[in-house]
Amino acid sequence: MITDTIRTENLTKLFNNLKAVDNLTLKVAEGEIFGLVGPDGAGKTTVMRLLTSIMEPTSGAAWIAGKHTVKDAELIKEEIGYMSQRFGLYPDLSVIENINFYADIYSVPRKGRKEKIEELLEFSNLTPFRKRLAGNLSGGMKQKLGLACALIHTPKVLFLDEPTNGVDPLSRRDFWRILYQLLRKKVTIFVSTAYLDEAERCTRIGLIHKGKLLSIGTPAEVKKLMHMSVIEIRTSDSRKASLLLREKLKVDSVGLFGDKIHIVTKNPDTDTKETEKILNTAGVRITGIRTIEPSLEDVFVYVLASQNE
Ligand SMILES: Nc1ncnc2c1ncn2[C@@H]1O[C@H](COP(=O)(O)OP(=O)(O)OP(=O)(O)O)[C@@H](O)[C@H]1O
Repeated sequence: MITDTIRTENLTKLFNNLKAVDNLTLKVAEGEIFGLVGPDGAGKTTVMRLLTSIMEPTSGAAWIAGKHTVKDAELIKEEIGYMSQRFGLYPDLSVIENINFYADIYSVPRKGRKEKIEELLEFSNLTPFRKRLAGNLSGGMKQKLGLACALIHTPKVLFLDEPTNGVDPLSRRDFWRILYQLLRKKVTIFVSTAYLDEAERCTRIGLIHKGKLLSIGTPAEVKKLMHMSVIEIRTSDSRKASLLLREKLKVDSVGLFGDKIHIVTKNPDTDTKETEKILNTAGVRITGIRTIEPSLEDVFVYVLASQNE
């Protein structure tokens, strides 16, 4: 029988009256990289804590590799690696000493440990820095060391809570290249992120807001769920133009992305004409206008805006 590596059923966590996680039901299959995507305070960390048996749910249940997160909590700890947002690295210990420290915590047998550490150093491109103190590593290298530590006991499921938060784009790309290598080894990855370019790299994503799962599917499926088009406009004054369009155009959302304005609409033809009229009348020069496929960012701005109404 094939069991889902991660399964939750109506998982709910209350903090007093606040529903941090609200009836979450989802499945993640072996070898998937599932992204939990949402803004700050959406409930991502709480979901991670529930799935890693650190916290018990108020109601509902979750299973990791068929094991119940409350009843089988001890067994689950052997199956998973967890890199939390405040993953503890010891700044006064070297790279290799940090990994060894986690090997002790996870009771990794002495026999074969050296080889495992070498493999992880190689895998995370940290071999040349093995003797460097963790406190002297760059942000991106610290994250990679955190990942190596979380992998020392060869877990089947890896939980990563916003692993690349505040890390530069090049290091983020490097980090994701490492995650893909793990997928090839059949590790299942559950990652939370607020970066939408990272969400695009997941096999499936779940959009979470105020503890609720708003949509779930491949990034392409989630984009299609919107059933909307996006008009992209470039103008001589994007701030003025976006304010004007927000005021005068009756559409679902007007967003500013750098120097481009994105209008989410069901009627791209009519709204393109209307946009041209509004901006021409106000003396704002249009340098480009076209209808494009919505990006994940468009979907997010749209879905979150409609939730806050
Ligand atoms: N131990 C706690 N006690 C009370 N409230 C909590 C606790 N942990 C989280 N919360 C609240 O639950 C909600 C969800 O928080 P959570 O940390 O899970 O969100 P998040 O999506 O991970 O956000 P962030 O990325 O900012 O950590 C927030 O409103 C938060 O204030």
